[in-house]
Amino acid sequence: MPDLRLSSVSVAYPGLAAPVLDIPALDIPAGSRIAVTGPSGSGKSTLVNVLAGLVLPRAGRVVWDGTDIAALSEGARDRWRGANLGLVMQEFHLFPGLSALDNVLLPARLSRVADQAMTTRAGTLLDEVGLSRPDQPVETMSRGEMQRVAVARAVLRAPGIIVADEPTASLDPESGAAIAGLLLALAESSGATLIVVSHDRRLSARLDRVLSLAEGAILSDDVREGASP
Ligand SMILES: Nc1ncnc2c1ncn2[C@@H]1O[C@H](COP(=O)(O)OP(=O)(O)OP(=O)(O)O)[C@@H](O)[C@H]1O
Repeated sequence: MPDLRLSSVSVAYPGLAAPVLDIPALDIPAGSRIAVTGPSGSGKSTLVNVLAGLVLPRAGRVVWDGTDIAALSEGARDRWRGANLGLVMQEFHLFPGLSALDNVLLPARLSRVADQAMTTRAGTLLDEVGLSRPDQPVETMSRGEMQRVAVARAVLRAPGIIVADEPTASLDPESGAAIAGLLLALAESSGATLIVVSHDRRLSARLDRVLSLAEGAILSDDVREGASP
């Protein structure tokens, strides 16, 4: 399972004087379960996009298990992401016209790694996230249902890293707690590193470490007593 080490990471956008993210150093040992919190605009999504290789820092290193993903070619970064990362983004990036099941399987099919066992697992995951109609086209689903499809898709290949940006935002408290529990259980069973952006205090209370951002910087980094490193 991969360790993460960020060093001297800075993200800036044209026209903005200050960087939107400025992280001198951050280590996340493999298997950590970490919440990222902070007010709107503090850089949470930028941080997870950098960790996922979707946004490149203007300076610094983003090293997962010895590989600086910021230095990879775009194709190599895409392959690294497919093999290692389960992503649940704020926009779910589901494909209209395809069923829930086909959406869950699509990335694995595009990477030519989908087999019968994976199809069976996709059905089981949809059941676990509380969706009983795997054949339902995603464009007919509520936002909360789409969010659950996105979670099932992210964890299909049992990735070593799960990154979720507000994975419970569209859900009622009960469904949110169920999805949080599922993410935690899946991360625990596979030993995956789990990084969750959330305003949901009940969700961050279930994680081992809470990183708070403010204005693109780390304001506090609290490891809970008794949490494994
Ligand atoms: N493509 C972009 N171009 C210019 N500025 C950007 C871009 N993307 C993000 N920003 C700015 O970067 C800052 C951090 O944004 P980010 O989305 O990371 O915050 P956040 O903490 O995730 O906020 P929220 O909780 O509202 O989702 C914001 O000030 C935002 O306006």
